[in-house]
Amino acid sequence: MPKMYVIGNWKMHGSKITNCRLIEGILSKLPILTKVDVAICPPFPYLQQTSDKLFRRPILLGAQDLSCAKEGAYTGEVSGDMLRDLKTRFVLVGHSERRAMHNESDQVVANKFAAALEADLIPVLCVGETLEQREAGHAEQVIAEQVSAVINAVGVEALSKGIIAYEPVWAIGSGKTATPLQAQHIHAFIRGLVREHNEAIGSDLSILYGGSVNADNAATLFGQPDINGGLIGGASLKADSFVSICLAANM
Ligand SMILES: O=C[C@H](O)COP(=O)(O)O
Repeated sequence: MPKMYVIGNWKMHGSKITNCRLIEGILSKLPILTKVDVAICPPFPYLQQTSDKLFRRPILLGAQDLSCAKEGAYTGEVSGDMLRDLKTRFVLVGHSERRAMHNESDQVVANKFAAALEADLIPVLCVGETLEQREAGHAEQVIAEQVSAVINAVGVEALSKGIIAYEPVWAIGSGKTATPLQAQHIHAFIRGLVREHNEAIGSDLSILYGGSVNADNAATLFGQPDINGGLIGGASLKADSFVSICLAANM
């Protein structure tokens, strides 16, 4: 049975003062959840602050990216070992904003997935199609290529140590959430693809949905059989909405 997760991706938002308020707000409102693991991914400069504030609290720490390399002359890069050093547990790889703005190819994303596992982090592999690709009828093909690149690079056993997040690019930050049926269709497609490699791994893999999830639509999305929680952007920046989404995943 796939595990449920709610992961907040703060993207490039926050400051020491606002992070402090947000984390304290979430911690004060979030009850102990039995069915879902919750994590937040602040920007790199605030990982230490967030790590300190989450120490022995029921929210895990994530990061938004990592380097393919382990160590060396890579100016501006952050390694998986450095993230682990700060008690990070999850790391996003292949978010569409990085694929688009930093030209991250499927191969680079696969290398980052491998680097995350090597550092004992849980990679959250983000996949999803653009509106143009969807309208051209290529959504499944694009997603199959993104998932297969990782399976080909690391193997399906290694994929099972991570999480997949389906984020249709057209739904990110747009307020246009995929309908529960649209999301479920792609989630079932991804699960089927992984099942072709290994039935048990496909059945157990957690597949999160991301793209304009909010307190109002979370429960319906998470109620779909192949949606195992969410990767939350804008709604993770407000304690009330983030906590409501976590509660919806715990139902
Ligand atoms: O990583 C999070 C996703 O990009 C979703 O962002 P959003 O909830 O603001 O649409």
